Amino acid sequence: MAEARTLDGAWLRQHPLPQPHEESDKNARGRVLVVGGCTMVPGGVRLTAEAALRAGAGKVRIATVESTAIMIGIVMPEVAVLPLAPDPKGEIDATRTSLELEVDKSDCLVLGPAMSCAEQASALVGRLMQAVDETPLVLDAAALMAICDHAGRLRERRLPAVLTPHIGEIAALLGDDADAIEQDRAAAVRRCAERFGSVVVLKGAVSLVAAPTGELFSYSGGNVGLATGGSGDVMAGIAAALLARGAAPLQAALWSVWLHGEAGRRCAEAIGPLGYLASELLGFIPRVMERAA
Ligand SMILES: NC(=O)C1=CN([C@@H]2O[C@H](COP(=O)(O)OP(=O)(O)OC[C@H]3O[C@@H](n4cnc5c(N)ncnc54)[C@H](OP(=O)(O)O)[C@@H]3O)[C@@H](O)[C@H]2O)[C@@H](O)CC1
Ligand SMILES: Nc1ncnc2c1ncn2[C@@H]1O[C@H](COP(=O)(O)OP(=O)(O)O)[C@@H](O)[C@H]1O
Repeated sequence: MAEARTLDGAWLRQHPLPQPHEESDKNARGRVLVVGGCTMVPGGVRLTAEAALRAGAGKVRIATVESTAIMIGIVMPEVAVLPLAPDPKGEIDATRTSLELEVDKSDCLVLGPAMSCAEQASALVGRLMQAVDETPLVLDAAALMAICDHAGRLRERRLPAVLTPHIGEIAALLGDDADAIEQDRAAAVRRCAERFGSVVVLKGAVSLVAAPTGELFSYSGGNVGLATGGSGDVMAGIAAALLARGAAPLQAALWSVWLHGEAGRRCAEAIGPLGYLASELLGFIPRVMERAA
């Protein structure tokens, strides 16, 4: 099996991100729809949404549980919120809303951040999978646990989706044991990319990114401070913004891994190597992105 290529500045420079025209309005700069959250983790979608804005998306909307949507709209005046009717468990009810209409008005959908209920994630994924054939897609957290039955549909997509599992999530996706996967992470991420016809980012101290074509990259430029609650939500938002701006799926995945890691390095320098918050990554994204462009 071929070695992983190290993700470095040379690759990034050879694959520059699409830039908006100076005349672009907010719609032309890319519209992201974040679907996620739950009553126990109401703020995770805010991290994803703000990361998308910081990574250059022009317009971001959040669809989340009704009971927390208003609060998020107040603390985050830059986004529109779509309250989704609650079910008795206080999670998103996939059966009573018109999410498909919102998907039609989006250049990228990110599904799953900060969702905790597998049943609800499964219902939403089942429903939205019909609506997102053409829409760039990032699947994260609970949404990943819900796609095992949709591998065929994901493989048929014209544009591969981007999946962002950590070790536990990829174990669930492959129906394998996390310890066994640790023995050969490269083989696992490649198998996952092939099975789901998607670009897969296996997150960790060394992140591995595999494309369905078999390409494999590794990145180890972050730091352990990134192992903190909400950090993955930030990366999912960056990837979504880059897709909405017109980046190809593998390009968006690799740039998001790198921008997230670089923002972590800036946080470590400015705040300290341990104890910076996922939300503190956000403010560094624009400058890191500018320097890399
Ligand atoms: N909870 C919070 O404080 C915050 C959560 N937020 C957001 O909520 C979402 C869920 O995050 P989370 O932290 O609730 O679940 P997470 O650990 O991803 O587990 C998911 C599954 O993976 C499994 N699994 C995990 N690691 C494993 C391993 N090494 N080896 C094997 N298995 C492993 C794990 O198994 P378990 O540990 O339950 O046995 C479980 O089944 C996410 O978007 C996050 O950013 C933030 O927005 C704010 C703060
Ligand atoms: N030891 C580490 N060194 C560098 N980066 C790490 C380390 N541990 C985790 N990360 C990165 O931090 C992020 C954690 O994401 P995730 O596990 O989804 O967290 P959460 O679910 O809390 O958002 C990933 O991008 C991962 O690559």
